[in-house]
Amino acid sequence: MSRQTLHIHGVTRSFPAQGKGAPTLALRPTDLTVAPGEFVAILGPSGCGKSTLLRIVAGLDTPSGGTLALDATPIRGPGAERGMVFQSYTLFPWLTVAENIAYGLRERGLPRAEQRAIVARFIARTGLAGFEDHWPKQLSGGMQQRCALARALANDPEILLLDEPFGALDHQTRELMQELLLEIWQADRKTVLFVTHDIDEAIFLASRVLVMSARPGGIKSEVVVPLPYPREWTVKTTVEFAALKARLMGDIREEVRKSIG
Ligand SMILES: Nc1ncnc2c1ncn2[C@@H]1O[C@H](COP(=O)(O)OP(=O)(O)OP(=O)(O)O)[C@@H](O)[C@H]1O
Repeated sequence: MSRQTLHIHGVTRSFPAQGKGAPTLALRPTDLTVAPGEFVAILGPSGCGKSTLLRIVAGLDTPSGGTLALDATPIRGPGAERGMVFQSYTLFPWLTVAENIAYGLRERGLPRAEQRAIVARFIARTGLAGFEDHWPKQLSGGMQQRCALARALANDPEILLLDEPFGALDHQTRELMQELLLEIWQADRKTVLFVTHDIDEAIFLASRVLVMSARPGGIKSEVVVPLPYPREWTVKTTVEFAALKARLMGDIREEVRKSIG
């Protein structure tokens, strides 16, 4: 069960100039607090700094200013308590499905029997039974992302950082993946930060949706999603869902327009 609160204070990120160009201010001072067990979706126009923010929380990038902490412990690099899943398929091609899922467990030196038990549990939870010995290239896109999710979850992180994890999938597969993730989150209630371009996906999954402004990005607005859990796909057809969608669409359209000048 997640226990630590994520504190982001005044975090900024500026990328150095390339050649004669000016430096890119990707993220203006950003404050965000995420309580244990929250599911926070982040929406915003392309290039507004969503991935930058997520990578900083993951410890894969360093902020130019500001501080991040889990409770009182500063975040200064990657850590096992934060698991990340990216949009593009990032499985190790030289490892089988089971070996990919076991990767972090093996790195941490868990006994083989324990590794096998954990892998079996996440194979079952992500519907990959029968594919344990397949290579990533033998899997469909949806299966590869299920494996990436299983690999992240197997390490039992407190916080899951998901950067458009379903962005490359077809519509039907994407909807099934949303339901799978929701089912897992409803059972485990891990803290989730989820970057997406898809407003329906954000509302369906999240307990809170943040909208980022056009670059330099910052948090422009936030909407607490009052739809009760457990949620079924049919919630997407409700009046409440449509009202939330209309509000978020208004906010995002304004930012997209700014971002394309
Ligand atoms: N390593 C880097 N070096 C230079 N500029 C970068 C780097 N990474 C990101 N940027 C710039 O920072 C800005 C924010 O990028 P980021 O990838 O965080 O946006 P995003 O909101 O995730 O975009 P998208 O929705 O298109 O994935 C962009 O202008 C991008 O060009």
